[in-house]
Amino acid sequence: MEEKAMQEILGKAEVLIEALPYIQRFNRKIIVVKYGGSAMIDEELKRQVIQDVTLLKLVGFKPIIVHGGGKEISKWVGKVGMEPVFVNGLRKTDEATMEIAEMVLGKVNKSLVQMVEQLGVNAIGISGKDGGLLKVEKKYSNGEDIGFVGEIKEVNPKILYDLLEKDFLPIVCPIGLDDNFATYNINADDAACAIARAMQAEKLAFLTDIEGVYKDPDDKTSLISELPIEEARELILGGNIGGGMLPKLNNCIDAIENGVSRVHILDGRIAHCLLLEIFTNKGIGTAILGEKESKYYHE
Ligand SMILES: Nc1ncnc2c1ncn2[C@@H]1O[C@H](COP(=O)(O)OP(=O)(O)O)[C@@H](O)[C@H]1O
Ligand SMILES: CC(=O)N[C@@H](CCC(=O)OP(=O)(O)O)C(=O)O
Repeated sequence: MEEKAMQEILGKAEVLIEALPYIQRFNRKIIVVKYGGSAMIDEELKRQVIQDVTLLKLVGFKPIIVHGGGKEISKWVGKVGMEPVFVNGLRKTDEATMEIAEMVLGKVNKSLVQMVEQLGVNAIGISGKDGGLLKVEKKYSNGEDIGFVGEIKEVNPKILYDLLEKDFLPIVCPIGLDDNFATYNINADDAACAIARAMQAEKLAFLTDIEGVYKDPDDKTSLISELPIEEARELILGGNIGGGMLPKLNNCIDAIENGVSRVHILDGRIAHCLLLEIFTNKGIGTAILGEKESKYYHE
């Protein structure tokens, strides 16, 4: 064999060996992946995310996908001649919007199931309505009525444990029921965080549209690769975090404080970002660290 070809093959072996400690660490551990943003719109990125999660399943992890679909919902709201309205990052959800959101999220859910099935892994798509998974109460935004938006008050993860036990890959869309069994729209980050907490997941990864958390949102060189929660709180108080990153980072803090071991914000626009984060010792995006964790988490 030519020297160059030999080096190439050895390089591949090295990549697999580098993955070994991570495969051991996460064996049979629950990993919740929040999938949303641009990585959902671009078909090639979508295929790669699904490949990554399927691979995690096949090497012995227990991944759960919690997906959004905000951009797709807005597209369909527009198609019926309505205007999408957001209040502090949450969609104002009247009855008609709720109906569209549920239809669109259901369609997105089954398309993800289909893609996982195509790769030879059994997936089950459910919403928070199934098995009493997500119980909500009506959420207000600073006192403003924003319609059928749900605040999660209880998670019953039995259905997810049962699916994992039977070796299915669960795929969850963020819709829930209140005590009167009315349907509510839930922010997908909130749903992912609540599920990761309830199941004491080993890892919660948010795939989003940006590299990670910036110290200064206007300075693209200020990406933070490791962010202890106390510093995250300071950034929030200092007004450095805005838009959809604010609820996301609050969810990260909440997850770490409530028993999720590792929380990451990853750039869903990077091909195979999940695999790169989990299986290499470089680490990409922003890792949110608990108070006792080493600052040098990736070493
Ligand atoms: N300090 C910051 N670091 C990173 N992103 C920020 C920051 N402040 C505000 N943002 C905004 O938050 C957005 C991410 O939230 P969002 O668009 O809701 O993500 P998703 O749709 O994936 O849930 C970024 O695209 C960015 O515009
Ligand atoms: C209440 C609320 O805002 N619900 C979201 C649910 C989908 C979502 O969160 O999608 P992304 O993660 O892709 O943004 C919405 O209607 O857009």
